[in-house]
Amino acid sequence: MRRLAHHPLLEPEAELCHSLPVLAPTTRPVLTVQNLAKRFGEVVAVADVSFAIAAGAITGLLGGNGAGKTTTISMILGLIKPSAGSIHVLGHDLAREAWAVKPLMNFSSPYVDLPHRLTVAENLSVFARLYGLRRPAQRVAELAADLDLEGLLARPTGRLSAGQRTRVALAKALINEPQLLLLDEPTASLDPDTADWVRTYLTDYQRRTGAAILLASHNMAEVERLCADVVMMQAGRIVDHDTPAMLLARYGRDNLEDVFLDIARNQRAQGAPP
Ligand SMILES: Nc1ncnc2c1ncn2[C@@H]1O[C@H](COP(=O)(O)OP(=O)(O)OP(=O)(O)O)[C@@H](O)[C@H]1O
Repeated sequence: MRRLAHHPLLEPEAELCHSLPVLAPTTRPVLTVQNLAKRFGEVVAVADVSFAIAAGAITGLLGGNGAGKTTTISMILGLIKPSAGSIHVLGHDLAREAWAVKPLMNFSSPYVDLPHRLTVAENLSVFARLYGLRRPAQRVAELAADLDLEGLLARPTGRLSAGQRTRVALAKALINEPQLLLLDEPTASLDPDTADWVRTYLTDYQRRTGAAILLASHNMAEVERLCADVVMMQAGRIVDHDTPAMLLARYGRDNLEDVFLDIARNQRAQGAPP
């Protein structure tokens, strides 16, 4: 992977994340997705999807099974080539400058496993080196302390519980202190107390670093708590996009779960995108 000189963790004099200032949300888009589309043969997985996420904001990506969330995230990660449209991260076009974009982002998904036979420390060290960090051991130790992984570092990753694996996946996702973080079900398999702790951690991380986060979740209470705005997808298209408060008001509901059900049952609100 080519190095990106201006990423803070890649600089020789880099200060690790504890020293980064708290940043207020700004309007500077970290991620801009324009007219994104993906076809798999006859299947239109994603059609004409456009949205942006500002620095310091968390956007929820919601939709029922098969709505196109994973395909959208996979295109943003550069794992799947779009059929049409563009993706820019901090002004870099993913299609033409992937080498500049990839060090700026990271992801976690319960559906992507880390190698089972490697210990937690080995797995995190591999990713620290892949991202070209100057002080990989220091970063692994810092994340282990932050995410309460110190007792697990010497354990083979495949022998961890689902909840422990979720925390390791989160550590891997934060290893390069990404400015764009893509999270698929980040609290799946966590007990309520640990899930709550992870949500607080993510909010602190986003405030401290000014990172933009795209969060795909089926947990509506989580989305309501964390997200500044919510993109609702259905059959590959955005069917609504607004703040949680505006969505609740528009659909006349008092929780996002009911808004989600209205959308799933095609009871589109007045003023929602066509
Ligand atoms: N590789 C593929 N080949 C063919 N069709 C695909 C492929 N990947 C996804 N699809 C189809 O694209 C559509 C969107 O799938 P996607 O996985 O993006 O949905 P999702 O919103 O993530 O759903 P879920 O919540 O069930 O994970 C579905 O109809 C799916 O069957």
